[in-house]
Amino acid sequence: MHCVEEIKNGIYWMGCNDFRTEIFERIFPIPEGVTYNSYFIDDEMTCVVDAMDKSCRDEFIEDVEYLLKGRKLDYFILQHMEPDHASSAVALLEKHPEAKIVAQAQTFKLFEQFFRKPMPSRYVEVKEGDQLKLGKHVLTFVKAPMVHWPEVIMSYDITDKVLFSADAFGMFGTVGNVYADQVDFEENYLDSARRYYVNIVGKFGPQVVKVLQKAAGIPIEVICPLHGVVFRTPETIQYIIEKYLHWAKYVPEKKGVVIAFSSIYGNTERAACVLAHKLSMLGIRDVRLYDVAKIHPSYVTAKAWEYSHLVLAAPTYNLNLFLPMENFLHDLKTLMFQNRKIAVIGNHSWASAAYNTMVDYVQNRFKNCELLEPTLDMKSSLRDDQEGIIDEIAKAVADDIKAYPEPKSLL
Ligand SMILES: Cc1cc2nc3c(=O)[nH]c(=O)nc-3n(C[C@H](O)[C@H](O)[C@H](O)COP(=O)(O)O)c2cc1C
Repeated sequence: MHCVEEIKNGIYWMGCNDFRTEIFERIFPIPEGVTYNSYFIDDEMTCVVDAMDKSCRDEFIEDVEYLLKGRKLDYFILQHMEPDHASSAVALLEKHPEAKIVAQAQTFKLFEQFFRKPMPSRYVEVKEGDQLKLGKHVLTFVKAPMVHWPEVIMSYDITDKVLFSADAFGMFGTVGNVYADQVDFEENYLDSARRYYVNIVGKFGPQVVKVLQKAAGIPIEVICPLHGVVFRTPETIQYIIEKYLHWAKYVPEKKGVVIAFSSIYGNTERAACVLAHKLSMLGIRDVRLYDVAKIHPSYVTAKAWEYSHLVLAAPTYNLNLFLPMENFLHDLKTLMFQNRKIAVIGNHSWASAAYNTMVDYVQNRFKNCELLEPTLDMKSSLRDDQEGIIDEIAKAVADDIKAYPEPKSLL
């Protein structure tokens, strides 16, 4: 069996759906699975661009052998050493001892660290701008440091204007179709592409912007990422690049508010829900409520990236911020979340800590974020005579959302 498709003039997609892995990188739940893409170039010289996770090793080898049709493999390009793309590489390289390994110098070091199988006589070290001639196809290399590993290179087929973009433009989720133009991308893949970006690459916005600037200078007819669908039409390519510009520049895609809360006994939750309803009554669309103890933070961080405003509401726990909220805020900080206005509601019964910690994240630990006044530190539950404060918070958030500029294209 094989599962391959010709993308363009001897360039083939090989894709494997992984439905078995429950938690990607042992941290991100992937109820819809994930794909590992690899690419094959059939020319005077044969070439494989990246391998797959070891969970797809058999499928990967089977597809490569099908496309080789008994020929020898000349080149294997390792765009970065992350195991979800490299852990089946050794099996391929052992099967094809004649194949040269094309990568940056640092990739070879990491390859040896991970696999403890040095193969120096087979290394072809490349740097940005170097060319690899396969016959009709000529590849050049574009450095993409920290997108999202230090030694990432992307490969660009000058002949057919195909960009092999490594993990950039990838997504969670499995695929039935190969191309973005064959699916309802916005409906079925946008959320998982954003969640993948924010949590895997989100910290490295400036580095992503640099790569997008380089990409703007070259004609691109196809983008081949290592996860998810391939982009081959001008519309889908522009669409995903436009999304990446928003995500990498930390510019919200939509006006609206994410209310992230956690609650032990339900009182902070009640305040969050009352606030949500008041915002709705004030005409705010897209009021998104997330219990960060229940919804994995990777989903909520992605939603925080999408929307213009954020509200945090959480209680004190053992003289600290309740851990699910601390975890969520720690994630946001690590991912370099920035450029938002944020309202805060704390809760405590005898000694407050949650409120100050959340305010500290907004004012001191996040980059370029502003605290929306007024704020509230509840005592156990919201008294009827305190409802006015929730009204004031709702009005402040609603006014700020209404005054926020309409999102526009960044292309
Ligand atoms: C294990 C535990 C530790 C707590 N630690 C504190 C604390 O250090 N300071 C405090 O004021 N309240 C503390 N609380 C109480 C809650 O923060 C407080 O009752 C809050 O009002 C609960 O809000 P909720 O109904 O949204 O869960 C603790 C509660 C529990 C269960």
